[in-house]
Amino acid sequence: MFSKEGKTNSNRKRINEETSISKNKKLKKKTAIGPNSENGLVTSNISAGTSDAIIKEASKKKKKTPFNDVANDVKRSTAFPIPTGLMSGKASGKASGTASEKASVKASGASGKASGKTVSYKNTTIKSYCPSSPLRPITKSMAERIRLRTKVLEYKEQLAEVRRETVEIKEYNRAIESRLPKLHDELIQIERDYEEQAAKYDEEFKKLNEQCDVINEDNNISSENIVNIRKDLELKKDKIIEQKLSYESLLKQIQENYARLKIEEDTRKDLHNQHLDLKGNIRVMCRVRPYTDKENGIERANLKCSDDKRTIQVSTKRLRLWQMQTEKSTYEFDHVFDESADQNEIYLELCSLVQSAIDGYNVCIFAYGQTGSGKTYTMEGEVNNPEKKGIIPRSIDEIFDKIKETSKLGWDFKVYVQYVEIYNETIQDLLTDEDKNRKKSCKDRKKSCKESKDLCKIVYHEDTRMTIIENAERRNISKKKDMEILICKASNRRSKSSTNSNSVSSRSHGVFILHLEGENPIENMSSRGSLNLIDLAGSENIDKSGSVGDQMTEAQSINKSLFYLRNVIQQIKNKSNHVNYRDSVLTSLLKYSLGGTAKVCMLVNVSPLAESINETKKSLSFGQDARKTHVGTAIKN
Ligand SMILES: Nc1ncnc2c1ncn2[C@@H]1O[C@H](COP(=O)(O)OP(=O)(O)OP(=O)(O)O)[C@@H](O)[C@H]1O
Repeated sequence: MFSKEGKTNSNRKRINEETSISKNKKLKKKTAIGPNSENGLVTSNISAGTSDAIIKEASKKKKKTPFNDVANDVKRSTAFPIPTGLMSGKASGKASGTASEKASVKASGASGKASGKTVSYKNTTIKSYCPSSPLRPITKSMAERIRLRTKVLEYKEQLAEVRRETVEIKEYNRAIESRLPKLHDELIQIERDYEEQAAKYDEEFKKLNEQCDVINEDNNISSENIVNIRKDLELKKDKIIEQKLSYESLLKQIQENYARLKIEEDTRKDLHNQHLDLKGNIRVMCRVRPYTDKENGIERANLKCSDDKRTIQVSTKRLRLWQMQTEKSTYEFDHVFDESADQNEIYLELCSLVQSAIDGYNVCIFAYGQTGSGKTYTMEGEVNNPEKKGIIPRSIDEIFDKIKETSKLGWDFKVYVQYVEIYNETIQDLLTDEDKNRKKSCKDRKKSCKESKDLCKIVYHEDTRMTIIENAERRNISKKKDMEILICKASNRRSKSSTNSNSVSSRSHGVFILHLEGENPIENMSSRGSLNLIDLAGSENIDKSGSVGDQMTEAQSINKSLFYLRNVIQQIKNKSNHVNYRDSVLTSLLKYSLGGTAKVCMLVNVSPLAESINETKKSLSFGQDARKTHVGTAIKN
């Protein structure tokens, strides 16, 4: 922004400055050529010729100036020739020489030999000679005339200078005057612009003021709101702190209750196990496998697990007397795991049995169920996936951990492993790298097994009540990792094929045996325990599965061995005088596990599909029966 007055003033200033600069220039000029005489004598460098010209000019114009008379006098006085020594020695009589020379007005003769009369004028001594006659000294009046003449010349020159200056000033004034209208117009335009801008700014300022008022008002409202919100927040914060405190105390109570419950639950389990041990019954648990991705859209069976996880109810619809009726059957087990149960949950229920094997018992855990019901998943799972690994790898982990712990108490354990499959009533070693017994054709396999001298045989050790398979590798493993590698290899060697019910169906019973032999020289004690983990082949409805050829033979063999297993269990349950263990390889292998002093646990796996409901019911019914079977009180080896 600028002020109107300021602009006008600046213009004026500019003009004044220009004027003063020009004046100064002129003054300087004037000073340079002005009189500079010490004694009132002329100190000018204007030549005598120039002064003559000026005089001529003045007389031409015939203007009477104050200096005219004097000039005439001078003219008159200079009518006679001026000696060359006085006037720079030129015959024309023109005045020359420096101002200082003139100031001293030294008159000298042509020869310089004759000395004239000395004239003093204002402290200046002039040796004067008469101009007409060099030998005649200058008179006082002549000297005075010369001085006057010089002065007149000076005045004339000054006058001419003043005139020139006057002309210049006039020209300058004219120039300024000619610029004045333009400057005036500019000034008017500037004034106009200024007014316009000022009006605009006024308006904007007004608007901004209005906006400021609105913002101020808003701010007042917002700050009020903020204060209220803060108050609210403070209240809420207090409430939250209160609630937090009460939650914390509640949480503490819950944790205490949970810890108490856990102790009670553990005690209950221990008591239950002791009770079962004393009773000598087979422990039976049931697991319902979840739906797999491939089964989306397939009808579900109506299976309901009780809250106490002890029973499972199966509801089916049947047409009776022209009416659809719902039949409900309930089966009781030691524990029921619904679809949501994960691998860890299952293992936790069984880990006490693994501990028993370390403690010197023969333990047998086997998975029973129709094909595709989740037996292999339960027993093996995904060996290298910590969350999905099954009972076999978890047991191995625990056994090696426990062995490490007991070593601190002086125990030294050796772990021997055998892994075989019972395929079509023959035992195949899964640990051996030799493939001599593993033939593709079912018939060839049977034949080669019978012919082989290295046929795996079951040998009973009466003293330790242990079963050992002869001609099958028995490896001593000392590292967890080695065991995992072994299981993976063995699992891949198992006979598998794709059926209607399972894309990877085990066509054999897989038997994993761990012999745990411990010595404690400090306490002079020893322990012999075994852990038999069996993944039975699945019972199969041959009509439904559509198995033919080798698969049908396998299914028949599997069903037959499962039938003998059920038979043996029935005989034990009925306390028959004779139990037909030798009817099948499977029952022969399980002799000491089922009919003796072992701790036995059967896991009944069932499918969640409605199409498998009849097999599910059969499995559940067999499991329930087996639970009532008294196999004898377990004895520590
Ligand atoms: N608890 C589970 N969680 C997730 N998937 C499961 C579970 N149980 C079983 N499955 C899946 O169901 C399918 C069948 O399971 P699995 O092979 O273990 O059955 P099986 O009873 O061993 O069958 P078969 O007797 O034919 O060998 C597999 O794809 C398996 O991964």
